[in-house]
Amino acid sequence: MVNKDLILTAADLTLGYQKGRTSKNIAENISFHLERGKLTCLLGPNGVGKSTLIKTILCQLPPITGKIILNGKEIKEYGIKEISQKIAVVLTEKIRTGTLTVRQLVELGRIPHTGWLGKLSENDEMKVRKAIEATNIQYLVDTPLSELSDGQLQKAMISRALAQDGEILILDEPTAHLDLVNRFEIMHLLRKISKEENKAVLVTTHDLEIAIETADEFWLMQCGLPLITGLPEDLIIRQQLDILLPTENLKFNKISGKVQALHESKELEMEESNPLTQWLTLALRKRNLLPFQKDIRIKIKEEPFIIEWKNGDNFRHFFSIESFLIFLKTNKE
Ligand SMILES: Nc1ncnc2c1ncn2[C@@H]1O[C@H](COP(=O)(O)OP(=O)(O)OP(=O)(O)O)[C@@H](O)[C@H]1O
Repeated sequence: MVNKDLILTAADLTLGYQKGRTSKNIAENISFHLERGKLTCLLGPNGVGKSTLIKTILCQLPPITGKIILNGKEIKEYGIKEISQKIAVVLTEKIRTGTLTVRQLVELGRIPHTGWLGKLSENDEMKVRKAIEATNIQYLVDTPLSELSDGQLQKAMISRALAQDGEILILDEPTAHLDLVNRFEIMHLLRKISKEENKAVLVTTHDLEIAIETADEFWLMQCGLPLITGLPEDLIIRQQLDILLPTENLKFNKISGKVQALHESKELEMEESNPLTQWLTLALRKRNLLPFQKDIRIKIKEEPFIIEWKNGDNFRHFFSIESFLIFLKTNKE
């Protein structure tokens, strides 16, 4: 069956940098499918080659071996203008040019269609307006870029890329330097754009937890390994996120959804299971207070929050984890 949403594919690419006759290979066995309507997150440790892969997709760097196919045609057969009409990019460098306003920045997104001196047609104006609405930055249109916060600037950059109206939107670390709320907002915005505008959105990120929350597809890169692709939830269950953790001391805990040090894997034995146990376990692990002696029993109640500690006939109740820690510490000494 033909997948109509498939837009960009590659099989067995070798990525790297060529200087004269010598080539420096950065990554091998890179195969992928990028689809419309999906948010795809590219994850991997620093220096593994994520930006190199993006540059290769954008034709700024030829692959050492292999081909990238865009809409059924090898990407190097497209002209630069055609590529910029099809692929919009938001890179990590910040633009804070002079007195350029947000609206003027978004209008720059139309250059691949109008040329540098081109006047905006009604259709161009409509695309600019739609891009501003999609990113919810109407209130910022007349603000100079120099007066924006990092989160607002990132939304303006995404708006410019949307105005470009390519079928593919690529963003290199769009959440770097942003606070937690803005990181969530930007990733949810990108997810919404992929669905509502039916675009293929490819994002490089180090924000594993937010990527798990928002992505339809993961591409995992690790030195010397082929690119691993798939549904984030399947990769979690198969324990494949561990390839992002180059040291053997770290493991992805597929139950809590968090990265954990192996020596910290001791669990708290409870009389009854309770989801809040994970926070008590974390507090105890951090202070090396696990495991307990065999005859000690622990129970947690949620509303009101109570920890019950039982040693034989001896009972104690605590109303916060902190008071429980103080008790354990004093009893230890
Ligand atoms: N122009 C270049 N010439 C030669 N080697 C380069 C060049 N640019 C990057 N590299 C090397 O390619 C490797 C991959 O770099 P790249 O920037 O693609 O990694 P990355 O995964 O994007 O890292 P990060 O998460 O830190 O952004 C690094 O070893 C880097 O030194």
